[in-house]
Amino acid sequence: MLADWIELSLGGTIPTEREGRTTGGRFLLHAPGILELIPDTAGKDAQACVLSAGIHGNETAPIELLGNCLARIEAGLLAVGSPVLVILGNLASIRSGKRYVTTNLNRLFRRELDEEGMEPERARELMSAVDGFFARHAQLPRLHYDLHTAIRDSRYPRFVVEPFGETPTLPEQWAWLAAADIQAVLHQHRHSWTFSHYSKHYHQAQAFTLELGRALPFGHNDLAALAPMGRLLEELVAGRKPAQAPAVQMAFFRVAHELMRESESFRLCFADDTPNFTEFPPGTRLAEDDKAGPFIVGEAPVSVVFPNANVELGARAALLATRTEQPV
Ligand SMILES: O=C(O)CCC(=O)N[C@@H](CCC(=O)O)C(=O)O
Ligand SMILES: [Zn+2]
Repeated sequence: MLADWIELSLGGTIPTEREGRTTGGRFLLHAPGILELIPDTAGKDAQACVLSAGIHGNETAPIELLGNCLARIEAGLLAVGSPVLVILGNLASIRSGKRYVTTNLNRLFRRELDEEGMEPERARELMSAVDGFFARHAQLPRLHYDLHTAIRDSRYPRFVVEPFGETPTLPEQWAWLAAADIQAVLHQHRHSWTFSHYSKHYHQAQAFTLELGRALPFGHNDLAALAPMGRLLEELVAGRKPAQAPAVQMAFFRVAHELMRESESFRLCFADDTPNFTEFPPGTRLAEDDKAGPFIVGEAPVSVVFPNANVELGARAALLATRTEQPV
């Protein structure tokens, strides 16, 4: 069943087996696209792990990566040693290969959410699934990796966004991420109501949004480049201590400013295919908006991340980051 779970979930089939045995433990299907793995005996380094993918429907590599992991469990090659909540975020948008159907799911993870519609309903379902999971495994350290891919190329093809929050990131996280071949870290400067921020803010989890290359359709992803990340996910599932590498091999950035789309007229003044982390010198005009006016780079150069002029009105159109020497 585990090996077919993603296909069944995307096909809209509700599996007849809602729970069952698997290598090292058992599985439970909580709801469409929400699967829990429970070890018979937790490993020495077990953590309560939330591994999510497909929060944006066109970001398929992380779904394939999780699919490989589940297939290895089913084949008896990997034993479950940590409780793991596996989540396929936006099933309807994965089916249609679109980032979202009506609104960006990854801006809706807050408890006071009052919006209605498919994505807000799904955000509520996912928040409640995460709340229940962390409550059931309250004795273990908490971790959430929300796996994504980016719209455009990047000077650092694999990077993580560290959500803003009170809970400090443990040094071991940097060492694990470096060993998983993550090349850069972007520290958020304020609350962002993303899925990883939810787990950090409300559950004090170690949590990140991971950007694992460029968004491509199913079957077109270079999973070889993600082999070290695949190993990290497997070590977490197995409840083993992950491999470590020096954090200094990653480049650290912090967000200095968010460009928001305030009117229909908003436009970015650089090419659409500009790679993430491209640096612009002081004085560069980066954006124009009839309501907000132009945005011109101030005294320090900035690196642009996630530029997208076509976001909803009032939404983030780019992050502007500056390099820091080490973790913020
Ligand atoms: O490539 C892009 O422009 C977007 C990629 C993406 O979906 N990124 C996440 C980052 C979430 C975060 O800030 O933690 C997003 O925009 O939701
Ligand atoms: Zn995404």
